[in-house]
Amino acid sequence: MILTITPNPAVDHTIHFDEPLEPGVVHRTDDAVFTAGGKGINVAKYVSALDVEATASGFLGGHFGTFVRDRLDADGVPSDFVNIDDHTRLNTTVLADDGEYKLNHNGPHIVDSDVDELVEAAQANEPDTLLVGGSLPRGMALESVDRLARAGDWRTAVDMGGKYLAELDADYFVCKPNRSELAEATGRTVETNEDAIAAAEELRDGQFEYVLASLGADGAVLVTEDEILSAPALDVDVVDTVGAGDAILSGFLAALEHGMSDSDALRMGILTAARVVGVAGTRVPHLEDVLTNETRVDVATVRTR
Ligand SMILES: O=P(O)(O)OC[C@@]1(O)O[C@H](CO)[C@@H](O)[C@@H]1O
Repeated sequence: MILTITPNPAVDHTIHFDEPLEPGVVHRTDDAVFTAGGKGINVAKYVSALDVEATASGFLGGHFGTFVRDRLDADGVPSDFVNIDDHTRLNTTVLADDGEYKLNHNGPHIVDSDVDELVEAAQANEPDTLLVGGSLPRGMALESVDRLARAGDWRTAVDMGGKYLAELDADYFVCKPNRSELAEATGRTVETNEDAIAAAEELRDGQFEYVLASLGADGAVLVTEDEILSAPALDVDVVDTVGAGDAILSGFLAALEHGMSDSDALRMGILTAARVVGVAGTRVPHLEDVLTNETRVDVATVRTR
């Protein structure tokens, strides 16, 4: 079972305009979607749709917290959140003619006893894999992530900003940086795929068993102890890219839970992301056939290590 921890969940509000945004203009539309979001919550939703048992945890408070909990219940995703006094945030994605704008609030304040409760909740769930995903709310120190990683007999995946990845201290199963997070975590310039591979290798050799780097339109790279694999992105119609990184990680984790190989896990990540970018916001697309999908993804061995 995968327990996902989202320290800073959000209601994801995705709103679409058929015109460019202009300052001083009131833009109006009927096209708005609200979903339960935050990186760990998205992974719980996507892996559940990929037939893997998952529970979503983290901190929730206020009306938006209630919305997130209710939406997960309605979608049949089990949850076990710690209630906090402050309010869960609302993050907005504006899809306009001139591009995709992502507006994230920093989120609530939490206190030390909230973290203690979260660690207890993780222990009570006894997962085999724990995933900590997304930013930290104010008042939660990075050491709390190491504490969660060390609090039980599970493997821990992290999907966090590059600065966080560089400072983590425990040993981790997998991290999923994007291009800018790789650069931030290693202090390297990451422009080409070769740069990304070099940075991912450096990061892996620090403390991660796998580094799964999501490279947007260039697909993804997986660095393991023995080899470096790469896979291109699929050529699909993109509604928005929100949740694409969470989807790559979800496909990867779900495949490993199903006993698949590293190469098939990378392929599943690419397939899942190709579906998620085709729906607005962090809605769960149709994923049932991804496990058996015949769609070709050319996973290549870049080299052995
Ligand atoms: O502010 P964070 O925690 O870094 O990211 C939060 C977030 O942007 O990430 C998800 C997509 O990956 C969204 O569901 C959510 O709004």
